[in-house]
Amino acid sequence: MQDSAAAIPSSSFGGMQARSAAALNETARVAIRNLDFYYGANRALKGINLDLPERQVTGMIGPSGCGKSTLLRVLNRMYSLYPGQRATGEVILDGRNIIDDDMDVNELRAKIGMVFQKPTPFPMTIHENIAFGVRLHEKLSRAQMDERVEWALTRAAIWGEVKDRLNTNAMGLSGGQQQRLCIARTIAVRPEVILFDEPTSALDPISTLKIEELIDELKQDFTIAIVTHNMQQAARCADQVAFFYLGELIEVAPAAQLFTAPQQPRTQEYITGRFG
Ligand SMILES: Nc1ncnc2c1ncn2[C@@H]1O[C@H](COP(=O)(O)OP(=O)(O)OP(=O)(O)O)[C@@H](O)[C@H]1O
Repeated sequence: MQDSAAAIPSSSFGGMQARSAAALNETARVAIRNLDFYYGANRALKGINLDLPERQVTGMIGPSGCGKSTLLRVLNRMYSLYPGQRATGEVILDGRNIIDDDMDVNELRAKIGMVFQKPTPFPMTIHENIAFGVRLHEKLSRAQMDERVEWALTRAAIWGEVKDRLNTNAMGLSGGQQQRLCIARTIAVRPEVILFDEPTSALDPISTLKIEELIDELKQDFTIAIVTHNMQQAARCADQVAFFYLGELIEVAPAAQLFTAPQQPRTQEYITGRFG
């Protein structure tokens, strides 16, 4: 069931308390221009133009099937594995169009990390869960790796809970801890951008709150996009919110504006629960 934005108190706009609307015009870390995406003949994204402002959280909302997850899959080139799926247009990161064929996908994934809906730790130790991905991109000494592991787990607000059991299997952690471990794993390679695809939908309210607080912390260092079905979560976490419908970006605005004074009738209908 969709929750209605009408129920969101104005004090809930977490992202906007920290940053003014004007600040949203800061540098775009990722600039998406005229992006189309096709699953075979099905055009799932239509002419998307959207900036992900540096060190801010962009919330992506919209009814099921509107293309939110597809957009995240484009941003880290997940679709490249599937013949018949293709993107056209531009997604500019550090001056490069990342959907160009000659973009090195491994290099890209070190720059744009992804956290999935369901926590997906590897069936190995907590330490190895973090070290594994780092080793793919960097050669570190043992001491440097230990330092990196501690840094990532600390940034993901789970170090205190796991520091005495780094060599135990990560599958023994709770769901919420597993998700924070996955966030640590993503952070450990020091990406520029982190994509969250409904990161709390499998978690209880307390674990959800911890992840939301963590996202708020992480935006000091990373540019963040979060897909969520929970509009209150978007209001709490996001600086700007993008509303998608049937593969189109209908409206993007500072969170407080989008939820209280949307410019487009379809956004208004969606956030007041009249469809979706
Ligand atoms: N693997 C696929 N093959 C063909 N079509 C797909 C595939 N995955 C998604 N689609 C289609 O692309 C469109 C966008 O789907 P997408 O999963 O991006 O939506 P979404 O907004 O993330 O939905 P939800 O909120 O339910 O996760 C839908 O029409 C969907 O049916």
